[in-house]
Amino acid sequence: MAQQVIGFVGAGNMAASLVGGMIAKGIRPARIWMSDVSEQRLTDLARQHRVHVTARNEEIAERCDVLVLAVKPQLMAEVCAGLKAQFGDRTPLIISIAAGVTVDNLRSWLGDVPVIRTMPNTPALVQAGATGLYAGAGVTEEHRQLASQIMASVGLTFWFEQESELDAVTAVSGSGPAYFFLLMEAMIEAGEQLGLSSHTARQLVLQTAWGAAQLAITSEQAPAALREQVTSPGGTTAAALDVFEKAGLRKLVDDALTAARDRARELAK
Ligand SMILES: NC(=O)C1=CN([C@@H]2O[C@H](COP(=O)(O)OP(=O)(O)OC[C@H]3O[C@@H](n4cnc5c(N)ncnc54)[C@H](O)[C@@H]3O)[C@@H](O)[C@H]2O)C=CC1
Ligand SMILES: O=C(O)[C@@H]1CCC=N1
Repeated sequence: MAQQVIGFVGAGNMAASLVGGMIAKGIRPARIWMSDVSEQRLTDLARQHRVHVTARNEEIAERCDVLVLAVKPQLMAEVCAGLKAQFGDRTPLIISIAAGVTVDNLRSWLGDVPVIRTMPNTPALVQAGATGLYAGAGVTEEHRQLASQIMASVGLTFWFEQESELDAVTAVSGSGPAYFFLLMEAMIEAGEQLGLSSHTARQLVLQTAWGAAQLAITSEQAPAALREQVTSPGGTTAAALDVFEKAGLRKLVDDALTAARDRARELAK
């Protein structure tokens, strides 16, 4: 990744997950800048990761070769206006991680700069992220490699040819960790209701989630086959799965992901 200086505009949850993962992977903190409106947030991140911080987004635009835009989609237009003024003759690579915000949106706010739209997820913090990427106009092979290297340092990367596919990626893997966390929460609560201590319920649920994911990733068999191997005919798993199926879990999941995809589309407007 040569020695490009990488700046994050917006130092919230997702930016911090990316930076934590990048540093753990060996990218020098001295090459990373972060800006935010929250001084406290910046102080905490500087202490934790030893990165450079600034309360001025403009400083990121002045200093960095790659700008990772990591503010909320609703703030992006305003933030981009402030950045554009600092570019001068330079054309830094822009990597957006914002849900819904399109390459056309970004180029209308930033001018004729190379833009790569991405959708990472918070497991980036532990190098177990999944990131979808889409290259807009003016993006060179070198830019693609740079974005790939940044995102690959925190997990798997997937390039897409159609920008609209990133809205589906947002619904599946961008928001996806929250769905699994919700299921973990519900299983821990149910375990407590069944008489387990809260500590034990939590440990059992987390180890089971981790074990199931590891098994599914390393096995050549599909999740459906792995599920069947747990399910003895007339047994306990069948009793539980019957409750899920009768309550329409599959349709619920389909509806939920469609709602996330539709929300991503709305955010572009
Ligand atoms: N949280 C997640 O799991 C994921 C989030 N994203 C995207 O990442 C972006 C950020 O989301 P989160 O990190 O979840 O939000 P967040 O609210 O944790 O972070 C946003 C940060 O931007 C800062 N900020 C607000 N106004 C600013 C300004 N004018 N200049 C600089 N910084 C400013 C806030 O103080 C905050 O620290 C969003 O666009 C979201 O769509 C993408 C993938 C996953
Ligand atoms: O909830 C959101 O809008 C962001 C995008 C994907 C995950 N978090």
